[in-house]
Amino acid sequence: MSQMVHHLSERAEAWFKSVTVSQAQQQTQSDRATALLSSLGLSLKNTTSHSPILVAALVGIVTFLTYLVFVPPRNLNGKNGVKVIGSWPFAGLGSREFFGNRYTFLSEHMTKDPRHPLQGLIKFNLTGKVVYTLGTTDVAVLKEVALHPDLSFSQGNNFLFAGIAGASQKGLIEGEMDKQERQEMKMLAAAISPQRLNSMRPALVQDAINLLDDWVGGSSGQSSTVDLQKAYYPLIFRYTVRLMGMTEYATDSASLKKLMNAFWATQLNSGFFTTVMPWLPQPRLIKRIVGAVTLWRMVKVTLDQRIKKQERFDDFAQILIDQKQSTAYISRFVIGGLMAGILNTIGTGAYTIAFVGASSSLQATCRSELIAGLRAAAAARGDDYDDLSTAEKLDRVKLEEWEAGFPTLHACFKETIRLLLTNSLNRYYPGPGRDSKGVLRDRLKIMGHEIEDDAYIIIPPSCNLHDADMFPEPWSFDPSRYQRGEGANEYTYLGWGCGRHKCTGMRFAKLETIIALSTVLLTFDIQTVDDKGKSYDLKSIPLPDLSQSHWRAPTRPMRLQVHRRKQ
Ligand code: HEM
Repeated sequence: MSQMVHHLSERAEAWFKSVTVSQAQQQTQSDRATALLSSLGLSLKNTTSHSPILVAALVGIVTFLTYLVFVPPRNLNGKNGVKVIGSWPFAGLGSREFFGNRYTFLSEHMTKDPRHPLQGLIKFNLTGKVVYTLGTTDVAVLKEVALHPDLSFSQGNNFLFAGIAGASQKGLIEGEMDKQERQEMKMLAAAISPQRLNSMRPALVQDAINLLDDWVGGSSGQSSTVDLQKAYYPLIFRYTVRLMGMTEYATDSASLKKLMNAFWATQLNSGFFTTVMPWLPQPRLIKRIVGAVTLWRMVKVTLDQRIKKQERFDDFAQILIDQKQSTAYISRFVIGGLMAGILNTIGTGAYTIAFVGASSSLQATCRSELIAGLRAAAAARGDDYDDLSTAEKLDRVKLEEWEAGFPTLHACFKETIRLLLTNSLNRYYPGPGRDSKGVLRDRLKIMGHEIEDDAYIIIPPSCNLHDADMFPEPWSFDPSRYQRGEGANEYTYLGWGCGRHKCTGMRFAKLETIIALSTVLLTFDIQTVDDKGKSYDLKSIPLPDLSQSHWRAPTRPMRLQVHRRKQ
């Protein structure tokens, strides 16, 4: 995501299907059409030879499209006591704002109290599928949904992220759905193992140093003003390409840029119509398809060449090649990993730097904590800190030291995620499954309401992250709140998800963000300003549009002034 995210190769595969032809989606909609045509006494068979039949078929198609656009699904009703959000006049298409303007859409239809946004349970239509949105800070309710064995993460994302409606999976035996989902996650866990993260540290530090030099026009450059979204995102893209294992791109800026442009063409051209009607010709879809095909071809061709030339690199793709996985499989895995790894990390990392740059006292605290921590780590290794280069100061710090130390830096990142994370946890409910003994489980109930088969359920983490009872003064950036015990566990701080699908990439996301922030703080004095150079403070700094979960552009111009520090 990110959103997202994040069932890797399945999700990438699903997404690729969605930008070409979504057969499952067509299935759902053609089922509705077939039912409708047969109710009119029409059949699409034999329409080519007889013109009356052709006319009837055309009438049928027009009727179908009318039905699709104007008629809501039958199960969109309030029988189970859940508030229904209609979408008149396009009741058949459903709530398009869910994709274009999600935060505002949910805020308008859930609680109106700004101290407790997004609380409650509502249901609405998305092209014939019923979607429930659950917002709660009640740990018991969250736990029940987050740990429920019948809810599918991959099917939820297939539709709500990639646009492919789930085939009904009624009758699954306990663990079956989870087993399918877990298989790919194991691969990702290997890509993000502590050994790999530890071995990546020098490259992460060097990438950050090179990027910061570029910001000021080279290693002797002194100062500059940068647009963080444009200047910082390429670093995270490069990091994630390194993680997912394409050294060829991570080490070549020109081809990395091409890969990045193709990636953004797929992400920035997604919306309601491209996601839930990927068969409808539309300009953004064409851009998306071109991006997807370019991305796919670049990764696959590079892998094919690596194998053909018998080249070897120390990266994760190599591990998969050595396991004799197909290049199509590895490509899906790499691309799925890019999506999962980039979308949430770019904006939150860039904004962490922006928040620190908006407060001179916070910046001073972060920097002195950083230098004290680096000195202590150097002393523990027997290094003389003052003799080390910037790269050595940073890349000799072990993963465990980065994770256990630097509490203010970590708290700043945590607090940024709390403010910015506005995408949702997506699930699909096929209906009750069976336990390991074959016994049918009870129907899923949420807050006492029975959920029907073939429904989607989402939880927006902001229902908890922006709630004033959970996080007093929720719109203030206050990293010290965690010392006071706020958001102490996964159900009281939903930033990394909770239950069965808690973020697999969390350690990597923290490591890369803290390394990038530390490199900035060692290299530059920073100040967050507007486009006229006027300083922002923590109260005036503009947040991004919370309905925008991809690029996260600030709602007013925001820049970072950087001045090289004397070493
Ligand atoms: C600031 C950065 C990040 C944030 C805030 C974040 C947040 C989340 C959240 C909220 C979930 C739960 C989704 C759900 O339950 O539906 C999740 C799951 C996931 N995330 Fe992240 N994520 C971040 C970075 C990453 C990175 C860097 C990777 C990989 C390189 C990654 C990979 C995944 C995967 C694979 C899952 C699904 C886990 C599963 O199904 O068991 N994430 N993430």
